[in-house]
Amino acid sequence: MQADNQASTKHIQVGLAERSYPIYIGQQLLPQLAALLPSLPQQICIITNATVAEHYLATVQAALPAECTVIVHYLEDGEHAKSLTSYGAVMDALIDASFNRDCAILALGGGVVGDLAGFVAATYQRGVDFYQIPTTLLAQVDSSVGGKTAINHPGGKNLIGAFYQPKAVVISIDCLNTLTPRDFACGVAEVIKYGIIHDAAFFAWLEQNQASLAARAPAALVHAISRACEIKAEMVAADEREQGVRALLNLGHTFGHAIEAECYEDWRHGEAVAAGTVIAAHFMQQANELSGADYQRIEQLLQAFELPVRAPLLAESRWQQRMQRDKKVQAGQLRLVLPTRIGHAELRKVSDWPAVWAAIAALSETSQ
Ligand SMILES: NC(=O)c1ccc[n+]([C@@H]2O[C@H](COP(=O)([O-])OP(=O)(O)OC[C@H]3O[C@@H](n4cnc5c(N)ncnc54)[C@H](O)[C@@H]3O)[C@@H](O)[C@H]2O)c1
Ligand SMILES: O=C(O)C(=O)C[C@@H](O)[C@H](O)[C@H](O)COP(=O)(O)O
Ligand SMILES: [Zn+2]
Repeated sequence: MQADNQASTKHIQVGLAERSYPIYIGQQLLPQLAALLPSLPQQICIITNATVAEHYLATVQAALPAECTVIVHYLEDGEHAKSLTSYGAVMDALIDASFNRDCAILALGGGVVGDLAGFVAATYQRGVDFYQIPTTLLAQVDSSVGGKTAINHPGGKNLIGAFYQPKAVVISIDCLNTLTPRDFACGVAEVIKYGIIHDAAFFAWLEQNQASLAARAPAALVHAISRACEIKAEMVAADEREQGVRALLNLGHTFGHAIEAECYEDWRHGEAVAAGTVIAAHFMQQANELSGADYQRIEQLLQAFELPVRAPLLAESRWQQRMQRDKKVQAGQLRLVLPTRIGHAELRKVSDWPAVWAAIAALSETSQ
């Protein structure tokens, strides 16, 4: 991972040998797409949704080289769009348009658009070029980087997918001006995650700069997004296919994905991750492996951004069934990402279900 702060546009490189790629972070980058992405092919499919298109599609289309053939495919807005049905519809559109193997898929939107578009790119004609233009904070700090592409199955989150890296990621922070407060907070949940698992100084910076980040001040945004992308780039470069350190990026997700799968559309991903993170922290505090002070700081920082710190009330059997579908489960055994202090977390095998259930129950909505 290298960072270049000399120009006003930051450039972080995800180091994956011949598949290395740049992340560009700055202001008003959409009009500069052609210069930032000089290798765009002749056939381009933009995957987006109506909410995002209303604000940004015309700028992106105007920025693409005039000689390109551009088709636009609209997904429905919402987590339900990460489905086999939507995936099939994009495939139909690409085939109907006679797009070849040298086409490119351009994801313009949040994590839903990016995850599905990436899976389309990974599988259309066994793989075509893919570019990420993330427009939510969550997508800018997490989902657009690292190549986890996926769609959901009624059985659970992200159960169908592939590791498939983009050719480049273009993060234009002005896109965040139109994001709702709720979706902005969802991105902050994943930003806080990086502080907990890897960088105590970054966590402290977030505590100290809550107000400017919540106000979406450009300098605070650039710092938070850049640091998040640097940490993610480093972990992905070290462990692209999640055999080791990359699993730490899953803090709170075993709980969070269970919440999302049970309550699709009511809970956003970032909200479920926030509640799941607090459960993981509580589990460790109860085991005397995380200090009460650190637990309080984690809960308070999430609350400061108006993120939920209590899980919905679900039956124990629903939790157990959903958590058993987590992709980190090995030989039927749960593996959870657990913080031992702010700045450090570990992936642990956990066989003591009653202790896990006690943490969930203590932090479910009725116990507030
Ligand atoms: N691949 C990964 O590594 C990874 C990482 C984290 C999350 N995810 C996935 O990402 C998804 C969540 O992503 P998300 O939080 O971006 O949700 P999302 O894509 O549903 O976007 C949230 C909402 O914001 C709208 N929106 C997007 N950009 C906007 C803008 N600039 N202005 C106004 N509205 C805008 C969307 O239309 C949507 O209504 C989940 O499916 C999650 O599993 C993947
Ligand atoms: O990039 C990763 O690795 C992550 O785990 C990032 C997570 O924030 C993200 O939600 C990811 O999609 C979860 O992956 P999954 O393997 O648990 O489905
Ligand atoms: Zn996530």
